[in-house]
Amino acid sequence: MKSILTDIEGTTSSISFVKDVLFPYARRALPGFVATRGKDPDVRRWLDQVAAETGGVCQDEMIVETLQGWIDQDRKHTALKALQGMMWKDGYGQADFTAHIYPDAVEALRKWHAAGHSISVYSSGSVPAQKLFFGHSDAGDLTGLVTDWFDTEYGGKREADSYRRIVQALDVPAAQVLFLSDVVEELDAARQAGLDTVLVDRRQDYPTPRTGDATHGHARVEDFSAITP
Ligand SMILES: CSCCC(=O)C(=O)COP(=O)(O)O
Ligand SMILES: [Mg+2]
Repeated sequence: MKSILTDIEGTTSSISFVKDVLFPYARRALPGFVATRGKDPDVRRWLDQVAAETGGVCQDEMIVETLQGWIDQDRKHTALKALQGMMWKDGYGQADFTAHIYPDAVEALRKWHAAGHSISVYSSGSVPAQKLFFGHSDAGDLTGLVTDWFDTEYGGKREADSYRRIVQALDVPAAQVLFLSDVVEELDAARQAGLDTVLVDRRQDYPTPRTGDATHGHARVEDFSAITP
């Protein structure tokens, strides 16, 4: 029985929701968030990490500007991702938005869960952000479908060792895990670690189909209905 490991942005959910709703929300919220929560140790530890890594950026205003720049560049930095998750908590809590999830993904995840497949998530978004995302999705609370959550604390998504660590945590043979992603470099890394892979190539997110050499030899589908784990 295959274990499913899925990416979020571009795979279960649209890239546009993340780029056009979540990221701008966090960008706008950052100055007020740092001003009001900056002394909270759970927040401070990440701000201090940003300051240390950017050498000389020590005033909170400068840290905010650095983080806003990282949002604009779509940096997958663990500190940024942790802070974004904390800010999105308010947005979900106030019902400012719900998280986009493709209906075909909801249907497949429900079907696979009912059939006994274990389902895990691996995203650059922090684990708390992933839980908020699935907990406040367009289709309601889907957290009950997911047994394990992995973020960049396990390593970058384009590094084979990250998948080796995840498989160890799942305690199943690598070949028993099916990784779903919209990014071929992530699939390459997962395949290198021995996982089975599927490229999710959605027209809404990628107007030009990625076929032939562009798939890097990974199985390719246009939505979850075509996946048979
Ligand atoms: C689950 S939080 C929102 C997504 C996010 O911040 C992100 O960077 C998405 O990266 P992914 O690895 O899911 O493509
Ligand atoms: Mg993705």
